Amino acid sequence: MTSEADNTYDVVVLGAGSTGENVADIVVKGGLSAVLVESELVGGECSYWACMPSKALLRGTEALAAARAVDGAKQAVTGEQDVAATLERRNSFTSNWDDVWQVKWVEDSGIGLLRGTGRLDGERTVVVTAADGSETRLTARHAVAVCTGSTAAVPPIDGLREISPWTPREATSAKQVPGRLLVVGGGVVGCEMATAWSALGSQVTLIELGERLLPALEPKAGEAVAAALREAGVDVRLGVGVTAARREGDDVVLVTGDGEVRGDEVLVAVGRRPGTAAIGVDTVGLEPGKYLDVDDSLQVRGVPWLYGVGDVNGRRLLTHMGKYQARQAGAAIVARATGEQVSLADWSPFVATADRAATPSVVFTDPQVASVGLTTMEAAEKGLPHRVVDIPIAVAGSSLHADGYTGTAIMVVDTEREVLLGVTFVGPDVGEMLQSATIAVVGEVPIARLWHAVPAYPTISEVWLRLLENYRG
Ligand SMILES: Cc1cc2nc3c(=O)[nH]c(=O)nc-3n(C[C@H](O)[C@H](O)[C@H](O)COP(=O)(O)OP(=O)(O)OC[C@H]3O[C@@H](n4cnc5c(N)ncnc54)[C@H](O)[C@@H]3O)c2cc1C
Ligand SMILES: NC(=O)c1ccc[n+]([C@@H]2O[C@H](COP(=O)([O-])OP(=O)(O)OC[C@H]3O[C@@H](n4cnc5c(N)ncnc54)[C@H](O)[C@@H]3O)[C@@H](O)[C@H]2O)c1
Repeated sequence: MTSEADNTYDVVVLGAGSTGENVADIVVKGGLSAVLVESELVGGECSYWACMPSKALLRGTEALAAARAVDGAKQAVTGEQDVAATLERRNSFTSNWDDVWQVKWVEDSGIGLLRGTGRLDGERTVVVTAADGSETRLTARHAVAVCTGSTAAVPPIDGLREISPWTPREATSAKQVPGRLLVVGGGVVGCEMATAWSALGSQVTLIELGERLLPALEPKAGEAVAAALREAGVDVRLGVGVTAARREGDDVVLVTGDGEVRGDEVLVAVGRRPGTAAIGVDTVGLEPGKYLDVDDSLQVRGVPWLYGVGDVNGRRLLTHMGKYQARQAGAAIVARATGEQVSLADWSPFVATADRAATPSVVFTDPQVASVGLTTMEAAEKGLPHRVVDIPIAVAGSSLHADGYTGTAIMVVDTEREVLLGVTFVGPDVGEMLQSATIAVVGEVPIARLWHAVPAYPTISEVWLRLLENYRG
């Protein structure tokens, strides 16, 4: 531990996930001292139980699908995916759940690290209980940044907790492929994990309460993913609730509105809970178990020395958005510590405006879903004057990319300002096209100027030209 003699630091960061690490890094680079408090692995959910292992599980399947979609290349694919090698590659991306490299990075960055479970204990104070029960009291001169993330939600279904279901942690770290996997929840985790484990040999049943998969995204995204999962042999059940769960011998049994289903494991992927239940927020007048209510500089409303950054504020539950918030909050903490003015105006260096206006995300299903900004539904809900262009991705670049390439491009345009509100691409490998859309949305590039952003031929990006032509009519 890099320490200050009296355990007083400029900034105390509670939780060393990807968000906390970035807050600490920014404030230290800004000339302040900082300590990270971590109860599990330095690096948090993304490195060990979320983004990295899940994408590593999916990548082999994607690569094989890409080769199989090109005549001439597909003839070279004569075998099946090596499951053991895939799991081993996944293990290497989590460093075998060892945080030694991230700890080294923390130390090399001049950030203090204290292992243990932290909780707030009144103004600018964090008490850390180590594994041996000893307590350390930390004081922050300027700010405490709470970056304790989120945990998997388990709905109050009769018997569900008792059967010890998989959460996303077990689904991303499993050492064996379950024969039959039941997945409850057809959101991002449910769709990605159904894709991954089905490709690795599980017989998967995916149960979604709503009428479509990926309900927060454009309807065509969920429809395309459901069709592809069914094509891959997944039993996709929509509009189905689970009322009870039990074990019978080696089987898990779910009682649903659509009859009983049996499996070897059940993954519950129905969303997240904020990491605020047991961190002493009540000692500073806040309610435990709720997302932290923050302003755009990530400062907790009513508690000026307290910041809530990353999943814990519920704004956008994505690694890259947590890290973006960390950069903005870190800049605001440094500025306030040095008496500089902090502008809360949209797009200032101290605020996370993109949380509201331009959040990019990629769902790594087959097809991928890449989206940024507002969906059609969100533009309508906000009452914004808008027009939607919704076209197939069918350009020279896409037909070269893969035989029989199918996909969709959707663009939501603000008709008053003639700028993009949001863009969604659905199709193989569209994730790598997303940054172009993100730049257009963040930059509020006028449609008239976008005409000059000529897509190279022959790439899938040519669909941009088709979108603009369609808009102009
Ligand atoms: C299966 C899955 C796949 C995902 N894939 C992606 C993806 O591909 N791309 C993407 O952008 N996002 C993805 N996400 C979301 C992403 O994982 C989260 O948004 C991100 O990890 C949040 O980072 P965080 O630092 O805010 O929180 P966390 O990573 O949860 O870190 C919080 C840290 O705080 C620590 N902590 C908590 N309480 C205490 C305490 N009292 N004392 C000390 N330490 C404490 C925890 O141990 C943890 O290390 C995925 C999520 C899941 C579940
Ligand atoms: N590729 C990525 O960027 C990525 C990958 C995974 C997770 N994430 C992040 O993690 C967050 C959490 O993911 P998630 O999938 O747990 O939550 P989610 O909110 O994306 O989806 C939860 C799904 O569960 C359904 N549901 C709720 N209760 C149910 C019930 N009782 N029975 C059946 N279905 C039920 C909901 O209708 C919804 O479709 C995501 O919102 C995303 O921000 C991102």
